[in-house]
Amino acid sequence: KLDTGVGKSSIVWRFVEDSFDPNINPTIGASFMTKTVQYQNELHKFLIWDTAGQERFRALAPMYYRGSAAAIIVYDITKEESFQTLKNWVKELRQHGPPNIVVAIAGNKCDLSDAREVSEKDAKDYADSIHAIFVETSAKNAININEVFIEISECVNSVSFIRQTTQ
Ligand SMILES: Nc1nc2c(ncn2[C@@H]2O[C@H](COP(=O)(O)OP(=O)(O)OP(=O)(O)O)[C@@H](O)[C@H]2O)c(=O)[nH]1
Repeated sequence: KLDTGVGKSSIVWRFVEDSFDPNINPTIGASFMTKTVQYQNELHKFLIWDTAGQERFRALAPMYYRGSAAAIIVYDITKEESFQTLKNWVKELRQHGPPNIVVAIAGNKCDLSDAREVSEKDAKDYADSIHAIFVETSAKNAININEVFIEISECVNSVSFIRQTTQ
């Protein structure tokens, strides 16, 4: 149950609907949403699986990340243990995920910095060490939510570009 409640659904909800529900329910299984954004004269279409954090759904995760171009792994900056859980997800993705999957790490709930347990520098250093995108986000206050998706789409496009040119 360690990574439940870190704010995965809230991040997706903020991105797709630009709203925030403080009483949002835990995700059961997974939910699917899409969003198209215009960015520098290009349309970027995101097909998003929001997976459940509760341990009882853990075995389902591979179904969702297997065919994915990118994964956002979310922890809660006010819960050190959620950062440890994140490291396990990184290992799992490296072992069982698609080889070129773009990984982004989001330290969510940065509006609660008074209760911070994970330093931004430690998290950034870790993200750099695994070549992941890193941002601190707040789904509540709409901080860095669009930015993380845009950064991902830039990386995914450059990965597919490299793939095409090396084939
Ligand atoms: N203060 C604050 N609370 C947040 C933020 N994002 C989410 N929350 C709250 O944290 C709780 C859990 O949010 P969810 O979006 O359901 O988290 P989740 O990771 O999808 O949870 P599971 O579906 O159980 O894995 C809710 O009460 C949210 O309102 C944020 O940026 N700031």
